[in-house]
Amino acid sequence: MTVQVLIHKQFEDSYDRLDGSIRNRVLNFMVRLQREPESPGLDLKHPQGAQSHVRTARVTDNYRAVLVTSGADGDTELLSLIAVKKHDDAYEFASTIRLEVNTKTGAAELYQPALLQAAMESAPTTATNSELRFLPSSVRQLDLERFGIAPDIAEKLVSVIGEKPFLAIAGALPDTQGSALLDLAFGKSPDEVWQDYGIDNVGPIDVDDVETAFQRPITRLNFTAAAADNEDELRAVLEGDFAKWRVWLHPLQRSLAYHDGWNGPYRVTGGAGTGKTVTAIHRARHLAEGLDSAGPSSKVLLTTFTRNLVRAIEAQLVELAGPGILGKVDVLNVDSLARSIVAASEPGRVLVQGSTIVHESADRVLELWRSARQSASGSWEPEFLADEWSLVVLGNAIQDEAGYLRIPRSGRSRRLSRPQRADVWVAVEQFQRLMRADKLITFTELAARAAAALAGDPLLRASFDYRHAVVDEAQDLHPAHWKMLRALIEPASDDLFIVGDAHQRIYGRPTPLSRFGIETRGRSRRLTINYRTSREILRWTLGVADPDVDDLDTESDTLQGARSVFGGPEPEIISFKNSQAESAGIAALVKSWCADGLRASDIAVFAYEKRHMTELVESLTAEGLKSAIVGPDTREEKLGDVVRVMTMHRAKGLEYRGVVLGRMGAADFPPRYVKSMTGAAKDRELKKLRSVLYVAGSRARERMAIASTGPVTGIIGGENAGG
Ligand SMILES: Nc1ncnc2c1ncn2[C@@H]1O[C@H](COP(=O)(O)OP(=O)(O)OP(=O)(O)O)[C@@H](O)[C@H]1O
Repeated sequence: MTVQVLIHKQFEDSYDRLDGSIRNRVLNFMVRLQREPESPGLDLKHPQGAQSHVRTARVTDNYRAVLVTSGADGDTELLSLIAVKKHDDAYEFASTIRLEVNTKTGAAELYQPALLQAAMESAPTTATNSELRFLPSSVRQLDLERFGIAPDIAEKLVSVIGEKPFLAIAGALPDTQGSALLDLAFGKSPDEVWQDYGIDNVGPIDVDDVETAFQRPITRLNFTAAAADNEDELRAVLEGDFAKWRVWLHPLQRSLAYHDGWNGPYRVTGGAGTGKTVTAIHRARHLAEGLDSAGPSSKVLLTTFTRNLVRAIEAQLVELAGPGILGKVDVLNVDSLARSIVAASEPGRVLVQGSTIVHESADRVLELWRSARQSASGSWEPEFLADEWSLVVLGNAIQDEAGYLRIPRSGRSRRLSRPQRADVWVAVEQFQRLMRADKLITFTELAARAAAALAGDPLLRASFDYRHAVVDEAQDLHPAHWKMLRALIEPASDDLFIVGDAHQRIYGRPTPLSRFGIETRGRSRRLTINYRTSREILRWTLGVADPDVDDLDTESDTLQGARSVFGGPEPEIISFKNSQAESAGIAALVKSWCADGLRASDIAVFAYEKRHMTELVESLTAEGLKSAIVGPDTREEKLGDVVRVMTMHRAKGLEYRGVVLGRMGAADFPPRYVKSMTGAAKDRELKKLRSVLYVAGSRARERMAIASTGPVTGIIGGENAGG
């Protein structure tokens, strides 16, 4: 008889609580269990009084493992590790757990009946002034029973009052029942949940047949193979920084990442922290594994907007799939990709080598627009011309006046007559001449050139040979990027997998994918479970998020149904008389968080404007805290154990246990340049500021503080704003 060791989802919590020396013994125990299951030293036995599936085994003289057996799969016995505890605690725990087969879904599930009973008994069912029934009225008892929740429990759940008692029951329910209940409570329809869990074709369910239940994919959402057969590999599985996301994907994340055969591009949206990047990384791995049939040199492109996130994503991909994966997946920033496509052609290489690449919002670029508009006869605002060039000309890869006169200017609010268009083109041409004379090229122009080069040269596309692209941070991509990606990846099944969140758009403009030949109708899903942020911080971020955003295509998106998987302290508001006192107050707070056990590297301080960075660092230094400013080229993950200080823009994609949003007083935020604006431009900028705040606040996992000089800015909404 051989043994396959599985790990139950809750095992990691018990492993994390063990000392280093015991952990080593646990790893050694797991290897022995796999290799020599009959060794008497393991002392594998059924403890008296426990359910028949339960076992304990010896890890050391003082520690025992608690396991469940699911019988044999052929001549292999499946043994699942549930916990490792001190000897007596292990026996006590072993007598409280039960393994059952769900009557409706067929999943093998673990739970502690006494805990469930206690949570049920203490949950109130009479509404008060402040607390109401937690489940939405649209969810009926039968909807809960459909997922195997027992009728008496379902009956109680539909009338439980208040969030805490409800979550206590959800947490004590057998595994898959608890998560299905939460999905329903936070707004998913029963059909959606059923589909997410992939429970089609369950077949007849025999509740005594645990062996068959363990073969069902739904069981493997909570019991997974250790996928390692020596101690080092096991340690990597259990102690890797990203262990949880590597192993325990939500069924919806899993079904998106591991699906085969979508008939075109797929789009995934979801608020901050809902595991979009994690899903994208799993997807890239899965697509890479299926590449063999696509030709010997075919690759997967995994691309993202923010330059300094690329290395971190690459490291996660390697952690998930091993270093060999980089032979099949290129992880690239979308602008670097544009640069290499342009440089792959002879004239392009000369252009790239001889030019400085700048952002289209750079001061020098605006200066050139001011000068270029003189050559037109109308009195065009430089900002209007800059947008027209970027969104219409580059966004449609237009090369000449005829092309510009023909193109429908979709998405532009101001109408232009034909003579007006011809006049704008005069300014555009002059601008382009001035840019060449200055040896400047913008990132967007580079992407547009890459798109045009690919469209005109099939061999260029073939030389890159990307069969699939996975696109992260899609909300910030420019139309020219989409044109380039569309031209780079030949339309085919599973060609593009796109993830993003328009609430976090802090660079681009709404860019409906379908306008760029990327049709995702009928192929899109929204992630709602927030794995990063506590419930309290999530509530705050939902208060500042812009409710009026797109779904990366032509419909609107929502954060409805967002839910976090854990709770913590409320965000704090700390206000001071002047900015020195505010800086000192922030430093004192950071110090107190360190005293509570957070490492310096677990903490970040953000402010909107660059000019505040140095003073924040100085105040941290005065408190004896080491810190570093994160700039555009900083490898953040390499900074070591220091407090991170950065602008809110720079915080995109990162996460910390504690976050301080500094300089949030009405005098500092919105910044002066926005206060001096008017009309539509100001509205647009304020919208962007909300997104920046949403991005910044949603970086916090457990603790958050909003620091201000004077009262907190009025732009912060949310229940907790203002104290
Ligand atoms: N299934 C999961 N189980 C546990 N943790 C997860 C899971 N999925 C994601 N996470 C964790 O949640 C956090 C957020 O994930 P990720 O960065 O993928 O979210 P995101 O949606 O891309 O966020 P953002 O849009 O804010 O950048 C990370 O710490 C990640 O490891």
